[in-house]
Amino acid sequence: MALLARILKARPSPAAGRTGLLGGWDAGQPRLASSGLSARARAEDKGAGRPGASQAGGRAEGPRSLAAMPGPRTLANLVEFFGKDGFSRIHEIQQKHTREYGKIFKSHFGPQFVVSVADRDLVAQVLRAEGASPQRANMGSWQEYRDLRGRSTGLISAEGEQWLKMRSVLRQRILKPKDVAIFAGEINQVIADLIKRIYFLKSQAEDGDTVTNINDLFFKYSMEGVATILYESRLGCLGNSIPQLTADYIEALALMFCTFKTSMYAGAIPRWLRLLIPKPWQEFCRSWDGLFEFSQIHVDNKLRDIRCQMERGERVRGGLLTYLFLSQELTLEEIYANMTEMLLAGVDTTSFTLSWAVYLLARHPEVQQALYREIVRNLGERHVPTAADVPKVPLVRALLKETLRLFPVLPGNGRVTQEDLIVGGYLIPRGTQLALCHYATSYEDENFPRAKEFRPERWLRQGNLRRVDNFGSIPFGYGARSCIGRRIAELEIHLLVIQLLQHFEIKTSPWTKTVHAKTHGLLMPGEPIHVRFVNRK
Ligand code: HEM
Repeated sequence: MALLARILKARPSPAAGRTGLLGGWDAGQPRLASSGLSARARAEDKGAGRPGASQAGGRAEGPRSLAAMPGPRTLANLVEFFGKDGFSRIHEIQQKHTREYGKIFKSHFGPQFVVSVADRDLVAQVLRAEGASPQRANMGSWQEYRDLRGRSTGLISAEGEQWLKMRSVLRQRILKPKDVAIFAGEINQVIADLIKRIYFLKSQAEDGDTVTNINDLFFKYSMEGVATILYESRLGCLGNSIPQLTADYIEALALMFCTFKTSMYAGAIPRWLRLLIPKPWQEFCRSWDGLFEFSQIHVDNKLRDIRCQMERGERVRGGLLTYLFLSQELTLEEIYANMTEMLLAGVDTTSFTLSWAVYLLARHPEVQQALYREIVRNLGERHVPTAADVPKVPLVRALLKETLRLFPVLPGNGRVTQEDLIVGGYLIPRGTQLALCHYATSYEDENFPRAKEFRPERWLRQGNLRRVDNFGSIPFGYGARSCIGRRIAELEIHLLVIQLLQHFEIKTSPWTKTVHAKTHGLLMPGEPIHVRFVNRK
């Protein structure tokens, strides 16, 4: 292996600017290195051929400096993002820049400096070499909000020891498939409500089948599903009227994403300028207030229930939240923060993926038919699946992988280098923000033959061959800092797809348009998707 060399130790950590929900490729405010130089200045200052650096990509003359790295000009980039609304096309710009500048290139966003890596093997090398507590992005504005309100960081925003502690507590309960299998019963109850809701919506439709805006339907399902696991209680999202508290939360969540751009500007705007341009920062704080408040109410409700049970001398049993209370490994503030950040991370991600999966099934009846046949053959027409049933229908898993390859919710992920690295022949100084361009690598034919085509079967194991792994598509990230909710999301999606197909044949309707992806914080369907759910019997 070894495109990657560890060179210098124990240097102060500068970091690039604030980034999006989980890092990646946004504009923001740089943190200055203790040297007083920005990561960009430090990065470009460093000359080629640092003594002791190991060779990258077999080049004999030693690593090149970042000054030699190609990339779009700062002004062109600013015009692209701020003038031409590039923030809603981050995925396309990733591909465009990869075509124009190659698989590793640099970009400047004003003071911020980002090195983008759009090569499957280089991404693999960066991620495989990372240390015990990787840093995804500079979460400066998230931290600032938490300091302002006396709140704790959660798993997304925490770093170093604090992150390690919380990760090691949470990973014991939700990281492995067997840990989350116990939630299948609760998820199936939410699915039963969703299916009821679909029958209701169909009954309201002119043609008796079309459900308009499945995006909204799956948003409610995902919110109900993940909250059932996190708070051990139901929210009522799938009823005819949504409880006010939940409606308020949805508004705060929408604000977080709708004001995504402005909240990015909030990070990009120096503090002193907030007096003149206060709105972005105010909205950023307002949406966090709403998200924290919602979580706190649900956490407190559960805590009250548990106290009552204890007072009555009953044995307390429960899920994740109960475990967190009883084990006392996290403080109450840390529990609030983690519940808030996990809910934030677990709703839109799952719901966008479901919308795309159902859209793709409607557009590809032959795939849907194969999937349905496999379900009926291996599970039956009406058997309510458990987690143990999922491996019996490998095409369902393949569908999810292929959906996330074509529409990775996070089109790019991020890492801040914790050591000087040599990547693709360039010396990348410690503290540089890397953007790992999953969207671009997912659409490379050399990584996935006929990459533009929807072909779930590409993910099936052939005979005894080993697992089909591919760093070209890692929608849940990789390694110590990978998505901790992955198994929850998979369970919610696998169980739902099986039951949807047991009940309905999903078809396009005259209203089903070609839907394009748009990056709005996350990669999402650019418009509402309408499909027909035709009863199987
Ligand atoms: C289809 C659904 C989902 C996708 C595609 C997704 C994707 C991701 C990605 C790409 C990351 C960054 C990983 C990395 O940096 O290597 C991440 C992190 C994270 N995700 Fe997910 N996610 C999904 C669902 C969920 C759910 C349901 C939850 C919570 C129940 C969740 C909670 C988190 C958290 C807390 C982190 C931060 C982990 C850390 O920094 O230690 N995600 N997710």
